[in-house]
Amino acid sequence: MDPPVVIWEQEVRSLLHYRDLIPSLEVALGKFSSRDSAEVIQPVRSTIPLQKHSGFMGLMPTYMERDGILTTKFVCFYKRQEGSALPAVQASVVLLDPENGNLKAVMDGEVITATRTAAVSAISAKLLMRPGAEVLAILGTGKQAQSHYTVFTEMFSFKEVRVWSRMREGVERFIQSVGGPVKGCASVEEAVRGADVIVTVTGSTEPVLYSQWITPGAHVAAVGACRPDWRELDDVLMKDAIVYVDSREGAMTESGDIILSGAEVFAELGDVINGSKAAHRERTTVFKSLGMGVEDAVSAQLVFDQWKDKK
Ligand SMILES: NC(=O)C1=CN([C@@H]2O[C@H](COP(=O)(O)OP(=O)(O)OC[C@H]3O[C@@H](n4cnc5c(N)ncnc54)[C@H](O)[C@@H]3O)[C@@H](O)[C@H]2O)C=CC1
Ligand SMILES: O=C([O-])C1=[NH+]CCC1
Repeated sequence: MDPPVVIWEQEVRSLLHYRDLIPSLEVALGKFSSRDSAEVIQPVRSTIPLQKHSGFMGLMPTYMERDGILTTKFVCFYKRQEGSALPAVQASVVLLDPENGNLKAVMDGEVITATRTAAVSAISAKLLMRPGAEVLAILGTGKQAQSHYTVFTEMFSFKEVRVWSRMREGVERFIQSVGGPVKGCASVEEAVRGADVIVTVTGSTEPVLYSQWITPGAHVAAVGACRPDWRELDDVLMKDAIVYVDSREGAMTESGDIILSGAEVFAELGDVINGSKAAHRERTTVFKSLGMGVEDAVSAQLVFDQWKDKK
């Protein structure tokens, strides 16, 4: 058996491309929602608190029998003070051979996490935003904001992209770093008024996005607030919108926006992909993302396959 390889940040970045990842993720989301254990076995993330450090470690094992993919991601995520130089999310992915259980690769999981999360949000927008969407608003200016800017501007032709952060410097840094057109906004309201698609990628634990500012028919990809007592969206928005999730079980266990608002989950993205639930593009829609192991699994397999081809 070959010894395991280590594939780290820059190399993962050079091997993982949205053009390959998005179709693989669409197939994987559909397989997950079919609840066929020969396709995907993926329990809800098991999470332990790192109380002393205001953080959590999540363990995300996944087995895709038909695809021969066995992985686990270890992800640590923290409630950071705004402006902290420490990363909010750190992750590693291990890829194993399901036949023997031997380790094939250890990979940097930060690039995988940033890339696959943005790709899944883009899939939600592709399925749920109204036709002719022109304005994208991004709330937050960290790692996820960057990856979401990249994939949303690659996949769609927005006429205007707006960004907001509570910290002015965050907005300025973001504008400098993305190398494309983007308008900095001084308030959430300014960023989201009239926006067709809104991405929330903040470290907030309280609502930042309120229904009263949103144009009916907008699509919201809500990516932060991944704990049962954390929020990004207000109750009215959660109750009025048609709510889609990545995993129903995950949402009922981990999403404060769903649990605390009492909002009803209409469907998983995979149900829409499989054609078993409708895409209500004409209504205000929320995609509540929590992140799934199956997304990391297909990403890691793509990275490993590309790495082998280049060897
Ligand atoms: N759904 C998913 O699959 C994933 C979700 N996440 C979550 O996405 C969020 C963003 O992650 P990263 O971009 O990696 O973090 P980051 O630390 O790089 O960026 C966080 C952004 O939120 C802002 N922020 C922090 N506290 C805030 C507050 N109280 N109110 C408003 N803005 C605030 C910061 O200024 C920064 O712009 C986090 O909540 C993280 O846990 C991260 C990875 C995957
Ligand atoms: O899926 C994921 O990797 C995460 N979800 C919340 C924080 C990290």
